[in-house]
Amino acid sequence: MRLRHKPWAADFIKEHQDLVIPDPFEQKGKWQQLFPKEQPLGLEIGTGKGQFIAYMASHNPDMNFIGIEKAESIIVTAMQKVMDQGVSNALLVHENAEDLRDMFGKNEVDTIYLNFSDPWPKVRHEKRRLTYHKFLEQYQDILKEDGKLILKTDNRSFFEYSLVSFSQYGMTLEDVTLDLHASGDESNIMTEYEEKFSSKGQPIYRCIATF
Ligand SMILES: C[S@@+](CC[C@H](N)C(=O)[O-])C[C@H]1O[C@@H](n2cnc3c(N)ncnc32)[C@H](O)[C@@H]1O
Repeated sequence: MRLRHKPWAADFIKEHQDLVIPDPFEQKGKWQQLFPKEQPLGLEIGTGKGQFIAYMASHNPDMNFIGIEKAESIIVTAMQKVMDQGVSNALLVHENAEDLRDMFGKNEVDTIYLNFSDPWPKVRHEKRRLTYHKFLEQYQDILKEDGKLILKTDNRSFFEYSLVSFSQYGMTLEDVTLDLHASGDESNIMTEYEEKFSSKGQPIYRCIATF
């Protein structure tokens, strides 16, 4: 994603500490206290400009959502999208998701969403892929026993790599689709990247997996 410097972004984030949680590591094990209601928690890693989390929150008022985004100039757009939806069941975190166990307690999360994660195609960057086995260990710890990991991507190589990584880790692939938009799933909420790639005619791959 192209990063445009936004000199106002740091102040904007600081002014909205009710939305972008300033001390996310302090919230480990008690995220639910920050929401009006305790209800299943969805976590999106690499939220980007926030279309997915904003719409998921407005379409699923019986869930809470947290979006993590490391880029300052991008998270501000996600903030605006969440504010435009007027929802109170979505929060954002401005951090690099390295070890999620520092931020979330055991079994604290119900669903993890990996939407169009950076594919890191070079073999020497494998460890950075969000479906590398070291990340799967973290997801397993913070997810509830029946928690789901939902991956969507346009990148066939990254998708294949991820399916192999899930299988080698011993995960169960509950649903695999090679063309999500042709599958008739009307509950699907599109992300910015999903709109961009599907408008070019590219198929969207999705896998729902459990540990
Ligand atoms: C390719 S974009 C996809 C954005 C969005 N999910 C979508 O589908 O439109 C990936 C995003 O993930 C963010 N990102 C990548 N690795 C991250 C990490 N370790 N922690 C937090 N954000 C990350 C990037 O800054 C970027 O905004």
